[in-house]
Amino acid sequence: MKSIKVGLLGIGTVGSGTFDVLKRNQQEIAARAGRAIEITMVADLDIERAKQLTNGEITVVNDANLVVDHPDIDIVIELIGGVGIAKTLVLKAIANGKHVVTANKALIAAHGNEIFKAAQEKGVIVAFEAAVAGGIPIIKALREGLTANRIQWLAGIINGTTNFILSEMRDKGLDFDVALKDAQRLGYAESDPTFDIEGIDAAHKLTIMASIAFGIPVQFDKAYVEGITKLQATDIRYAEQLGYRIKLLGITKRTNGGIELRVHPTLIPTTRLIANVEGAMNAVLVRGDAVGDTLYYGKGAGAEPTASAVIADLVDITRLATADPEHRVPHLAFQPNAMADTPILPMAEITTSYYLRMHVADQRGVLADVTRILADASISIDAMLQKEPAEGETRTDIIMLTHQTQEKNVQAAIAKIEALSTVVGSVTKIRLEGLG
Ligand SMILES: NC(=O)C1=CN([C@@H]2O[C@H](COP(=O)(O)OP(=O)(O)OC[C@H]3O[C@@H](n4cnc5c(N)ncnc54)[C@H](O)[C@@H]3O)[C@@H](O)[C@H]2O)C=CC1
Ligand SMILES: N[C@@H](CC=O)C(=O)O
Ligand code: NA
Repeated sequence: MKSIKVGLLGIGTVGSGTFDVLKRNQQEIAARAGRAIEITMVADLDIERAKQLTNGEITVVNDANLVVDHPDIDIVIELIGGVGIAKTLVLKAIANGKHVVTANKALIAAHGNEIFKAAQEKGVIVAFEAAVAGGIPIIKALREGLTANRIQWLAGIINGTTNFILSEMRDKGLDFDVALKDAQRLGYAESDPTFDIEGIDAAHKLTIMASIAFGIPVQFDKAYVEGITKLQATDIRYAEQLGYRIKLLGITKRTNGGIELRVHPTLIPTTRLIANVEGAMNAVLVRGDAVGDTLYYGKGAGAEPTASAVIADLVDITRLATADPEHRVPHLAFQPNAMADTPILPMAEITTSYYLRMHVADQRGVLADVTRILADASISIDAMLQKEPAEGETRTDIIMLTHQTQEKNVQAAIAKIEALSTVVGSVTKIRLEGLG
């Protein structure tokens, strides 16, 4: 049978991993796919490096259009990144009738609706397993394996760079900047690492998972995004003393009023498996009404783990390409005419628990004032830690963990607490999820 011919756009970290794994496991992959899959063209701006990486065995060009327009190419793999040229090339490949595989979560989260519509009209597949949690087959699990379920919520550590930074800071006492440089050197970080540390990359991935889980269009602009740059070592230590670990978590939840879609540092009980996911590892916990809780764990970044997902998509397309387009697995799990318009909740409307730290004057009545404000806002306290003032100090830290409440209640209470003359500076608020 004729082999499937693939054009690769961008042979950087993931592109070179894809080229190597496809070559190394060529026979086994062909045996699974039913026919050989070969990369026959590569486009990269760094043409010399691309030639070196491909050992002079295939056609290398610097203009990606030459690949996208080539009549022999069946599948285009987009591994350039970003939403500029990558979007143009993906739409052009679709218009040319080619299937597309991409690891580009920024592109899918921002322009997925337009891309899937174009693909549907043209009868081609756009596959993006590598875009969420790298090598973990979470898209396949959500879209196919859990298809019987009404998904209730999912929560994930879905950015390897930030999880690596938090682990290195906690375990080795490394500074933030040093840990970030290491993550960049190891190929985990985005080309602009602010996407990682400000939570944007995690929000891209969460947005995609929420669409598949709940059958809603991709809506990155409605996601609440908070990264790890403002996180303080003091809070990481206090959280540990209280039996929690702080992780950058992406959470999406179905509620009566709408869907929560949020990324932020989160306290998780250390007794939960997901709290112990360290380094660049990713994990996604999914609760379905029939299956209960399922947990997916693995490498979420790096050359070969991500290549594993890219190639799985190549095999899927090879197997499915001949099927009637109407009977393929839909891009976002739900049939395009069965998508829901469930609203995304504004952040003030979400419900969770909170860690609150305040720096206060060590004098009688402060605690009573704070607890009264919380009680007036219907916020009940679950646990509290009051530190002895350091030698010669007249101020101390109070840490409180609340029961579940609405974000707007906490915002209002914090404003009142900060207005107390006995409270110094601002109150630190970190959300807490029991995940039980
Ligand atoms: N690095 C990782 O662990 C993961 C990356 N991803 C995604 O995979 C994609 C690629 O990421 P990396 O491989 O890390 O990036 P990279 O920066 O290592 O590679 C990108 C490659 O594209 C080439 N390129 C840039 N503009 C081009 C153009 N106009 N035409 C042709 N080639 C061009 C560059 O020269 C470079 O070789 C991104 O969308 C990223 O978000 C997804 C999961 C994991
Ligand atoms: N920068 C990303 C790469 C994979 O998606 C990460 O750190 O997780
Ligand atoms: Na994946």
